[in-house]
Parts: sequence; C-alpha cells; structure tokens
Amino acid sequence: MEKFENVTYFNHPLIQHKISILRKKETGTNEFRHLVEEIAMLEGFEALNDLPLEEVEIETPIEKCKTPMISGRKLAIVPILRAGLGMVEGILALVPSAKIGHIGLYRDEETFEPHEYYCKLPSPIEERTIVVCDPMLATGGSAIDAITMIKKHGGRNIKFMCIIAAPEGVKALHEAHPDVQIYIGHLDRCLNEHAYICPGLGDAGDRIFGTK
Ligand SMILES: O=P(O)(O)OC[C@H]1O[C@H](OP(=O)(O)OP(=O)(O)O)[C@H](O)[C@@H]1O
Ligand SMILES: O=c1cc[nH]c(=O)[nH]1
Ligand SMILES: [Mg+2]
Repeated sequence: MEKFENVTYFNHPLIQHKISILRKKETGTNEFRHLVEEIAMLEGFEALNDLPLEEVEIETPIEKCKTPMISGRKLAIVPILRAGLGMVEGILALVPSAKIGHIGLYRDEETFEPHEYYCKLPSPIEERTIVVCDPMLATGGSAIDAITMIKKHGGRNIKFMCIIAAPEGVKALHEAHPDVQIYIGHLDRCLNEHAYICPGLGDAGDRIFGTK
C-alpha cells in the first residue's frame, strides 16, 4: 500500500486488541457497541492532538496562575449515519462541549454508490474543526460524498476517523480530498465482490444496531 502523508494508522496494542474482538462474528450487539465507542475514544485522543491551547488565568487553592486550556476553533463531530453514530459518544467523552452534525448516507447494495438522505451541520461550520466519523472506509464513496457536502456548506478543517479501512478506500479518499487528515484503526486486505472489507467485521451498522 502506497504511503500517504495525511494518513495515520494506529498501532497501539489496545486499539488492535479491541478491533480483533469487534471482528469476531460471535461478538454481540452490546459488546460491539461498547468497543466501537472505546476505539473511537482512543483514536480521538491522538486525532485531536493539535487542538489549539490558550493560557487562561485561574486560581488554585494556593495562588493565581496561567494555565493552558483548549481555545479558539470549536469542534464538530459529524457521524455518517448510521454506523458513524456508534463512534460519537467516545469522542464526546474527550470533548463534551463539541457540537454534533449528521450526514445520512446509505450505500446502494448493487452499485455500491452512496445516496444522501440527510444533512444537518452546526454553524458556523467554517470556524470549526470537523471530525467526520464512520467505522468503515470501504470503496470510500460515502466518506468522499460526506466530506464534499461539508465543504459545500463551508467546512474547511476536516479530519476523517474510521476503525477499519480497505486500501481502495484510503486511496480514493486521499485523492478526492488530499487536505483531509485520515485516521485509521486497521488497514485490511481488500474489498470482496460485494464491496465488503476483507476480513473486516461485516456490516457495521447492522452490528451496532442489531438489525438484519
Ligand atoms: O466506503 P463505502 O464503500 O462507501 O462504504 C462504507 C459505508 O458503508 C456503510 O454504511 P451503510 O451504507 O451500510 O449504511 P448504514 O451505516 O446505515 O448501515 C459504512 O458505515 C459506511 O458509511
Ligand atoms: O465491510 C463493509 C463495507 C461497507 N460497510 C460495512 O459496514 N462493512
Ligand atoms: Mg450498513
């Protein structure tokens, strides 16, 4: 797989271990949901390592002092529905004041093309750091369309966070949006004839919500 400057792969053992449990077909809905949330928090810890700080004056029980606090640009978390919803609480645990947008996309089962059914973003979107999340980056079509939509609304500072990616999706997303920082829990082997990630974990939305 070609190396791209804007792509971060997590090799932390805790993330890798949790992803392995996610993959198991016997992992049930409740455990699956908790794992997705925990992985999102661990990835978010790294993905948000460039949030700007400012020195703020506070008073400790001992004396007044200046101390760093997160400042300036505000955060928007934008899950791609449905499966991206599973990652929101994990990121919110790190930045509870973040605003949340939603982009509704589903992939046509035959053409694998994404179809939009919802878009609501917090304003002013152009002043926010935006974390788009979706556990799966397969062909890349959904992530590409979601980010195109956000840019049309004025979003500029965009990060994309996923749990499992296929090489095809990473390449396509990088080529379509080279300005977007991409965070990937694990890079899998390839896509199959149904555009599912191999070995993957199956349909993330169905596993999070217990559908199908
Ligand atoms: O990279 P792509 O080839 O576009 O595939 C990835 C998309 O497919 C899944 O969503 P799905 O269409 O299954 O919708 P759901 O989350 O509602 O189940 C997944 O959560 C991504 O959004
Ligand atoms: O493997 C895949 C591909 C797309 N969407 C999923 O949920 N899983
Ligand atoms: Mg699905």
